[in-house]
Amino acid sequence: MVNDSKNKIKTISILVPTPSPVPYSYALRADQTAGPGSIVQVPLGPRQVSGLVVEDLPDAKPIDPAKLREVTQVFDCPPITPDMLRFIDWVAKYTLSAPGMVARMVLRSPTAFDPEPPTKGIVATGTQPERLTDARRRVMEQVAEEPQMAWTRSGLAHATGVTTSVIDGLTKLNVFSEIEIPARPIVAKPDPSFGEPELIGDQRDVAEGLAATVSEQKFSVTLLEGVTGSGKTEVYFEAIAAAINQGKQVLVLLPEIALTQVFLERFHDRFGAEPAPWHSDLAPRTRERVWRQVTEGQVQVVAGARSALYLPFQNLGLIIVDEEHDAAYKQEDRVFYNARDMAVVRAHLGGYPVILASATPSVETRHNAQEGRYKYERLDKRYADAALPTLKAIDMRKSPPQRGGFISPALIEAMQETLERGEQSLLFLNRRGYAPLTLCRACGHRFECSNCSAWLVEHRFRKQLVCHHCGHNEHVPESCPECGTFDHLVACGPGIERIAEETLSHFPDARIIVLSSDMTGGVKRLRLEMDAIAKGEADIVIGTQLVAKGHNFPNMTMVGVVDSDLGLANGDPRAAERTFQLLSQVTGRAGRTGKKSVGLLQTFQPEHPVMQAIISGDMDAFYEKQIDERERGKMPPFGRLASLIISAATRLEAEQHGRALRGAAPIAKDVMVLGPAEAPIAMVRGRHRFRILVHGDPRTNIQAYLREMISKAPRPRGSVKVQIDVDPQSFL
Ligand SMILES: Nc1ncnc2c1ncn2[C@@H]1O[C@H](COP(=O)(O)OP(=O)(O)OP(=O)(O)O)[C@@H](O)[C@H]1O
Ligand SMILES: [Zn+2]
Repeated sequence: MVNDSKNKIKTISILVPTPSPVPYSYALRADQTAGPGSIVQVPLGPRQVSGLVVEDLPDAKPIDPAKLREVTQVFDCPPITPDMLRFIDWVAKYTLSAPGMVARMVLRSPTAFDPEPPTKGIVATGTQPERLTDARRRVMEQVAEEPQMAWTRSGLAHATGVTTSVIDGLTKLNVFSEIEIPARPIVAKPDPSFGEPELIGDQRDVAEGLAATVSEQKFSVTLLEGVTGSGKTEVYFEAIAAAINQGKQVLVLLPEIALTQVFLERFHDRFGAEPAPWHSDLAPRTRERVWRQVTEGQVQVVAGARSALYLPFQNLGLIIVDEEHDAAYKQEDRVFYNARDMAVVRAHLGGYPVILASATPSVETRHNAQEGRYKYERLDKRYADAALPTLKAIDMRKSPPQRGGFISPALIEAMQETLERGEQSLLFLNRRGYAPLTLCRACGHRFECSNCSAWLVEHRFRKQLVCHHCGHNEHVPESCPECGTFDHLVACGPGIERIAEETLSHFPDARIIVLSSDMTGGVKRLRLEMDAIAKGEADIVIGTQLVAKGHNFPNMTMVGVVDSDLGLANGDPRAAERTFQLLSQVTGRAGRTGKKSVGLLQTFQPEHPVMQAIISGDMDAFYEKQIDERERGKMPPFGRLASLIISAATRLEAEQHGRALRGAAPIAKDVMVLGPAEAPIAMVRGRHRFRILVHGDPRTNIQAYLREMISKAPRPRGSVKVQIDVDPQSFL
């Protein structure tokens, strides 16, 4: 910081939400105090924005503060910790994003930057009123029970069945004095000894290992791999207990909001209090309070979606990434990052352990564990001698469904038997709606989105055709918009609504629940439905991936996968891995309480290595093969990838800029540049898209390479936008 003694103001560096690669300089008045980590409000153009004070760049030239705009306000908020500031910087450099845009993810709760105002309350002074009415007596009796207790006026009035004017009267008589009650904690303190489980066999050893790792309080990564229902959650709770005992804060990352709800309850059973939740569905008021209490260190454990990684913890000592392989950890919007990888970075910078849990780890993580770079803990058996379901493929070529149907006779028979035993079945299909394609039988017209290169998905229940990319929707017309023929529109292929219809035709008396993110009523409704299923209030559950993860349905003994080949069709290099993970997870819902159970996979390619791996249960062989393939193809972790997504209002602009970028690619012997090629989804939300793929050696500094490429290329003009995705998950 540069001091200007004459004006008694100084220059400070502040990250503001702009694409600038460096912080902006502002002037701090003499009556203001702020240093690195302080959160401030500053003018930016005509607006006022939140900013984060950072260290000055080492080579920054001193600027006369008199020439700068002044900081409007310094918030009364604990400063962001130095390791968090380093984290912001690291994420920005790794993802090639502006540091101000990364800081923006931390500063998401502007209303929490100032402390929550205390509530006004009253407390008894010990003075007795001279004259006692009935109402007053009731109040005095209540207060006598706990004379030191602070009440709100309305709280005390309510508890004693009197009006607030009775309380006010007593306050005037000096019976009560007014005080300020500090803001209530959003969650109670978790108690590590509240509901200690009796761990068995391997569970105990693994839990002890994890607790010891946590106690070391230094950076390490542990892969906790365990088959579905082996007690991974139960075991990592012991790591959390160890961290709490050391007075540390803990972050548990979960891939799905729906999972967060279930998790909160389980955590409560173990620790006697819920962790603070964090996800996009939180009420704004709750969000603010969680943010504030995390930064004040009052909240000890947070369970949340990927954005929780950017919460400003004061004293973080452990991060757990549950279902670490899950694609939902990848954010593909503004700052492209994978929360699993960034969690490892954050733990590294802060010097504490991170635990990655999964029944089906990502190939990258599995490889790191096998190579000894990560600690490796395994739970190979299900809890309570529950056996994993017996898995079988149903060859759809040999056992085809009825005309117009999608469920093979073999699967219907299994559902019938399950129903007769009074147990539950789950039919899984990862496709919302009724049918993925609608066409006109007269002229062949297909219903496509006008903004995206995607078919419109029929949602029969809502009587709509919906684009799953941009949300565009229209009414299902009565006649074909192309040829005008009536009654000739046909639905092609199944979505879960259609599977529900077919199921109902076979089992008209069964209690059927359909679960997907389309359901109205949001997270609350979902939670109620899940509870209902767990209590046995449904015979057949039909669902998308929402039901695939993390839930315990004690009476579920049959899982049928309607289309096991679905994920294998696209050109994704991770298709095999993803299908394997999803199908293992789905079938893992069956037989969790020891009943005999079965998983049936409908497939047109039962000999496919992925189907074989799942059915044989030989995970090690599957990973070995996958790792081998990755190594031969120099794919991650044996190579580095980055995508450039070029989009524009017209196809020509996008393509031209893609070519220009390609032309600016530096020559390097360990880097290969592919493209520009039109993206598989060539248009999204009215923007035409091209992709460039940069492929390098494992040791390539891919960021430096990309930076050079971008600086040499012409700046994007007009409607052209370039997005950079380092370590891409999606190639669409
Ligand atoms: N030691 C134990 N004592 C009591 N219950 C246990 C114990 N271990 C596991 N369980 C129970 O077994 C079930 C499965 O455990 P848990 O959910 O922890 O497994 P998981 O490996 O996390 O499963 P998934 O990968 O499917 O999410 C849960 O209902 C859990 O409460
Ligand atoms: Zn669309």
